[in-house]
Parts: sequence; C-alpha cells; structure tokens
Amino acid sequence: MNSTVRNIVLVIVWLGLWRASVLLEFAPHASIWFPPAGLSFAALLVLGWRAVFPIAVAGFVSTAWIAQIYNEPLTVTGWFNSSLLFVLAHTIPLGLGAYIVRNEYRRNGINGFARTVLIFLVVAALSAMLTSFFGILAIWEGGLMTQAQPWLSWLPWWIGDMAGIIVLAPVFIAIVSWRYHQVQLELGELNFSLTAINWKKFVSRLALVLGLLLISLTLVHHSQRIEASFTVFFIILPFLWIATTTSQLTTVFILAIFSTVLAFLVSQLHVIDFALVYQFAMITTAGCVWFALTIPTLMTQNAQLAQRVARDGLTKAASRGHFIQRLEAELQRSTPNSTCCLVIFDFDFFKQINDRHGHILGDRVLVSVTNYVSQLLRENDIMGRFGGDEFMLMFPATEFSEAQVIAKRLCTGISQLTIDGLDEPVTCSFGVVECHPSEHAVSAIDRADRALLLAKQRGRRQVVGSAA
Ligand SMILES: Nc1nc2c(ncn2[C@@H]2O[C@H](COP(=O)(O)OP(=O)(O)OP(=O)(O)O)[C@@H](O)[C@H]2O)c(=O)[nH]1
Repeated sequence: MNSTVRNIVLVIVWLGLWRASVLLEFAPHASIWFPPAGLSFAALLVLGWRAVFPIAVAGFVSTAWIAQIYNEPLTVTGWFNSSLLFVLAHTIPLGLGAYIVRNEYRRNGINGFARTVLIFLVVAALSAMLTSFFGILAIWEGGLMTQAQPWLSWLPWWIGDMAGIIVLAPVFIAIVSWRYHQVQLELGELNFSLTAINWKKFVSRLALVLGLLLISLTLVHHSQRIEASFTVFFIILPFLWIATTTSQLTTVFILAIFSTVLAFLVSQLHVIDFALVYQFAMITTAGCVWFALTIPTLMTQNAQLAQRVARDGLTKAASRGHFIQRLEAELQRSTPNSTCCLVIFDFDFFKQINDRHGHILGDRVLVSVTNYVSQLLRENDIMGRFGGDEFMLMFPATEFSEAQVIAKRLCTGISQLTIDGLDEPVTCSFGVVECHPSEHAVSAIDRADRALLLAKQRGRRQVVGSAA
C-alpha cells in the first residue's frame, strides 16, 4: 500500500474508533474500552516510527473535536499545547511498549510464546497507565477537565486503554499483517491468515459467548445488583475452550467482537454503574485467552518434536530409538506360533559412492533405495535407520522362510534400480533372523548384525539368514 494512502486510512480509522469510544463513555473521558489505544499499539508494533505521524494527526484532530463535544472553548495555543502533550503521552509509552513486545517476539520466536504473552500483558498495563496519566494531564492542561476530574478519570481511562490494547491490538496486528507479508512471516506459526478460520466454528462459538453475555447483562439490568454483574466472569470458561480448540485468528476475532458488543450493551442497557466490573472482566478474559493460546501452539510443537524424534529426517525411515521401541513391543506380543523376523541391510561400498560422486548424490541414493524398499513393505512392516548406510526392517507375524524370500527380492530389486547421476548399480547385503518369542530387541539386532557381517564377508550383494 502506498504510504500516503496508508497514513490517510490510519487517521480515518483511528478517528472513527475514537468517536465510537467517546459515544460509549461512562465517565468523563473514559469508556469501557478505548480501541484507538489498541490500533496505535498495533500500528507502532508493525510500522514502527512510521506510524507516529498519522497517529499525531489523529491526536490533533481529536483534541479539537473533544473541545467541541464537551462544548469547551479552546484557544489555538491551548489546542496546540494540549494536542502536542496528548500525542506525546499517547505515542511515547505505546511506542516503547510496542518496541519491547516486538523485540521479545523476535528473540523468543514461537518457542517462547508464553513469555511474549506475559511481556505483552505487563507492557499493556504499564503503557496504558502512562498514556492515561499523561493524557489526562494534557486534557487538564488544555482546560478541558475540571479540577476534581483528573483523579476520578484516571483509573477508568487506564483500564479502558489497557482493555483496548489487550483485546484489540491483536486483531489490528492480524489485519495489518494481511497487507504486510513480512509481518505474516514474522508471526511464524501464529497463523493469522483468513484461511485459518473455520467459519462454522467461528459463528457457533461467537453465538455462545454473546448469548452468555446477554444473559449476564439482562440479570444486571433487572436486578441492578453488583453481584449479578460478576456473572460475566464465568464467560472466561467458554473462552478458554475456544482458545484451545480453534485457530488463533478465530479466537482473536471472537474476543474483539465480544468486547465491542459488551461495551455497546453496557451503555445501552443502563448498567453503566457496573462499568468497572465489565472492564476488569474484559481484561481478565483477554489475559486468560492469551495464555490459553499458548496451549495449541505447545501441542503443535510437541507433535512436531515427537515426529522429528520418531523419523529420520533424510529417508523418513523410523529413527533407531523408535524402531527399537516398536520391535520390543512386537517381541513382547509374539508367541511361539507367531513371531517376527528382523532384517538388517547395509549398502555395499557406499563410501566409494560418496567419494566418487559426492555426498549429495550419496544422499539421493539412500533416499531412492529406501523409497523403493518402503513401497514393497506391507502395512505392518516397519523400516528403521540403524545409522549411516545401515537400515533395519521388522516383519511382524512372519515366518523365517518368508522373510528370506522378501529380503532376496529386495536384494535383487535394489541392484536393478536406476538412479539419476549414477552409472553403476547400487547393491546391499542383508542379514535375516527369526526372533525368539520374548527375546530382547538388542539380542535380535545383534544376531541380525552378525548375519549381515557374514553376508559382507561372503562377497556382499546377498542374503544370509539365521533361524531362531
Ligand atoms: N551421503 C551420505 N553418506 C552417509 C550418510 N551416513 C553415512 N554415510 C557414509 O556412508 C559410508 C559408510 O561407509 P562404510 O561404513 O565404511 O562402509 P561401505 O563403504 O558401505 O563399505 P561396506 O559396508 O563394507 O560395504 C561412510 O562414508 C559415511 O560417511 C548419509 O546420511 N549420507
């Protein structure tokens, strides 16, 4: 997007959000949540210092606008000083906060997501505290606030800004990241792309939390009791469920819509006396949701790690540890009538292939041969990489003679393979054993390895078997 258009869009959206929050004010200069704080935080986080100018323009316009809304006369100097103070109060703490969060995410990546979330929440609280403090000072300086008001407004303003940042900044980051490919890249495994949304889940989960919110607000509206307003905290539970069962983007959008509807209904249903309860509920819910979002991320990482540990990266054969684990389980299950066979095969003169043609071609040979072998395996057979150019095969519930036939077929088949860049045939030697029921895996591997050694000693490219 062209930078002028981007700046104009940012100013218009900022002022639109600002006007919406002024409409929902429950105390002078304080609304349930303050969306412009979330937008400023997201813009400063994504665009850095380039966001300062459009935010400053919006700040100057909003100060003049507020004087008009509150019907307060304002001199040009008063407007300028007050606007400048507001802009500094708004951009410096939020800019610093965004800078800290951005660096934290870059340093920790997705692995340290829980730590980034914690820093984000602390930064949101502190920068909102400073923005609101200096913001009130700026408005007071401009004579737009009476003597007694500053202290009355500070807490709701602070909490409102904090809610704006915690609840809405992520949604704005997501929206901006659609226009800036680099941001999407930096978000890494945090999937903020629209395709990550399952719309059916989105609508049903949103309906659930909005339904519960309506029940809570109706209770408060009719009873006008503070006890009833605390029912809103129960909505944290469905939110935890949403955060752990849907995509991050779905959760972020549901949270943003929930908070907007909450802010709107609190002013419309005349339950404004309990506004602080709702502000804290909004912040607590958002905080819990952010931590809950780390759970699916951790689960995905765990699954990826488990896969990485169980598979050899090059050939996709089972890793040595995983293969031995499976072999042990199979040996425990086997009976004298149904036992398994183990095959170890090793490439012949593989060092020469590497030395003559290089390791890249050597790798290709390993991949081609193991692909060929895995195509010929049955569903329950497993191939594992023992290490280097040595591989193992487990044939569950297979007779020794049958295993030998398969090994011979593989031995011949491999020697007939054509591999790009290699003019000589690749051959392998095989050791085959029938495992004893309840034999230890290491002992079966040792016997198969000795059979393989014999095959090598007898001239390679052959199968040597050793029955139980
Ligand atoms: N390209 C490639 N080479 C590997 C890999 N792992 C092990 N090797 C090489 O495989 C070769 C194995 O050589 P040796 O164990 O000496 O055996 P050999 O040359 O196959 O000879 P024999 O087994 O006696 O027939 C070594 O040169 C290793 O560096 C790998 O992942 N990729």
